[in-house]
Amino acid sequence: MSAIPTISLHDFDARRQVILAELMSAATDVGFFTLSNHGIPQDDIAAAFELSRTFFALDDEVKAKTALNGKNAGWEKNTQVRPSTGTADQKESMQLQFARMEGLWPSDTDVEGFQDRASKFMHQVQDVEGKSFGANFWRAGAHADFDILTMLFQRDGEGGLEVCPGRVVVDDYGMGADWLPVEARSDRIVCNIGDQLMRWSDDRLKSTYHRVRLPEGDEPRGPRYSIAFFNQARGGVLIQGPQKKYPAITGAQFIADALARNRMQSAAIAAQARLVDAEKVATEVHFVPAHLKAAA
Ligand SMILES: O=C(O)CCC(=O)C(=O)O
Ligand SMILES: [Fe+2]
Repeated sequence: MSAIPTISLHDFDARRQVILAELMSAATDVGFFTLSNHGIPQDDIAAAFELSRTFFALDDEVKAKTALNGKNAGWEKNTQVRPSTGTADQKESMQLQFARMEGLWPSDTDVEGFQDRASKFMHQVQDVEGKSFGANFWRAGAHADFDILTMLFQRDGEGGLEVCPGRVVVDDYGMGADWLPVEARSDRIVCNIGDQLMRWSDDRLKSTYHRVRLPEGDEPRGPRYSIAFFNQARGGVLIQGPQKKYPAITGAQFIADALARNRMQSAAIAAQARLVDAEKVATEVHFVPAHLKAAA
């Protein structure tokens, strides 16, 4: 395989069967694909990136008012440790959800209309569905996503996302040697199958390892923004494939197990690499900031 397939959603109603066949083929062979003609206006995507830029430009103390709450919502910076590196990703993120966001929306004083603007874009997506660092630093270290389907928006030319096809079973940590670049284009939505859907399909649909590398050679050293929409199974839903290859598991238990496995693997690899601070970092990945501890 030499490229990530692109699937066009134009004339959706008339082409439903063709699109379905293309999606099945991409999801079983590669686990990654990009969507073109997806119907979200380019201006709305640009507006979402502008909102993102406005938020991340705030001082860390301001962003920390809505810090990660231990439930996958809120702001974090340099805290995500991947089992493949044992070192914190060099990035910050703002994780938004449709529910359970009490106290986690930036205020209108800090970013005018943040909640309305972000929610509008989340619904639109739902409607479709620096510096020189050492060798062990990644914008995002190699990992597979825990969810059903991830939909990722990138900006033109802000590359570095790479995919490694070839995972065999959902609990297999093996990675191949060949990494395929995913072109950074603002008019495409990058989609990848996550672990929940891999398990739900008895490993037929592939959740693949992917990573974001730092700029190399002559590539621009500026910031890279991306917006990821993680579709997870509802907490109470039972996940089991038609062939019953794996026992049934609830969506919530699947995520809890995946997070626990991630922490164990991160700590193990960090110990192995003798990165003295990394184990400490690994145990603090899902930190609860002091000001939210009382409420948690
Ligand atoms: O930064 C990116 O574009 C990808 C991040 C990613 O793979 C993730 O957060 O799961
Ligand atoms: Fe990911």
